[in-house]
Amino acid sequence: MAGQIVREWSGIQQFPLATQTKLLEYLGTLKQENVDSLTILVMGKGGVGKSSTVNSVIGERVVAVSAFQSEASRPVMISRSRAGFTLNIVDTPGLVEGGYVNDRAIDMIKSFLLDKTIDVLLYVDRLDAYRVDTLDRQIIKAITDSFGKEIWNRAAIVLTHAQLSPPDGLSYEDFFSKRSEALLKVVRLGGRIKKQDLAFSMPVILVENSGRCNKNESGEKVLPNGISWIPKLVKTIIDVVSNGSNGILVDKKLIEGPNPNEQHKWWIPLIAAAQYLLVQKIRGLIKDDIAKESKAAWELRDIGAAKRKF
Ligand SMILES: Nc1nc2c(ncn2[C@@H]2O[C@H](COP(=O)(O)OP(=O)(O)OP(=O)(O)O)[C@@H](O)[C@H]2O)c(=O)[nH]1
Repeated sequence: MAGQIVREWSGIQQFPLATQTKLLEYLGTLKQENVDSLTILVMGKGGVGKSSTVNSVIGERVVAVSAFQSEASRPVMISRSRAGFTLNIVDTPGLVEGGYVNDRAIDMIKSFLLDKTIDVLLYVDRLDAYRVDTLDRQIIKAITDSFGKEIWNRAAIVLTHAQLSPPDGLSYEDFFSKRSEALLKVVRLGGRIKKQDLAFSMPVILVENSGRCNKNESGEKVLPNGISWIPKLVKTIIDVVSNGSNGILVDKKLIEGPNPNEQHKWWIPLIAAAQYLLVQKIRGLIKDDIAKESKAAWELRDIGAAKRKF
């Protein structure tokens, strides 16, 4: 990452000891696998908690958080290093503007990522939403059209506001699994992905960025299901990296080239030209046929009468 300022990941020290120990253990696992850096792309609608999640993981307030959809319209990359390992997280602007997918934001994200490899995509949404709609599907389609279907092999869904109390009659686990299923379905439909196209089943991770997040006896931030979510998020990211698929290199071809999912569309004009030539040929044959056709005596008589009239 030439030109990028890489600071020491000192924010890790403000995590409770139990969290620090787990994180350092995970970084050790990566080093054993000769992975010394990761680039994580964070995308989703505006106001869902992308920047808050980045701050939570880095352990510092590195990007601005706003209760209103932020005007910050540029991607930013935050890089931190620790024990010879570098973590790069790219925070991005919300993908929706005025009720539509913001194509300008997506183009900007693509250009920003030029010559970088996306190791993991974190697709962020909120747990406390009750439905998915066509806009969700359009966002997934836009991401797929930009980076190719393969990006979903390197993705995890992150659900914020995870300290939610589900509506009466539903357990926390039931609510979580219903919301996860709905979002995974949207990813499959929007990305036109069949289950068998994915190298693994896409993980869904719960996150609570609020300062009011409950803590366990070790001081770690925990969800209502008792899971300490920061180490769980980092562990899931490492699982995604190790799932056998490749990271997504954002090169010039990907940025300027055709939609990676529509690479064979250049056949269309060739097929159209071949069809045109075929139709012309058939027309010619029909004409010849008509010309050669022997006419009945009454037809020849009528033609002769018509000619005499003129
Ligand atoms: N209770 C709770 N609030 C959250 C959580 N995550 C984010 N928020 C709040 O949601 C609001 C939006 O958070 P951001 O992190 O700015 O969201 P964003 O997706 O980066 O927003 P844009 O920059 O507009 O794209 C802020 O008021 C956050 O404090 C969470 O897990 N729990």
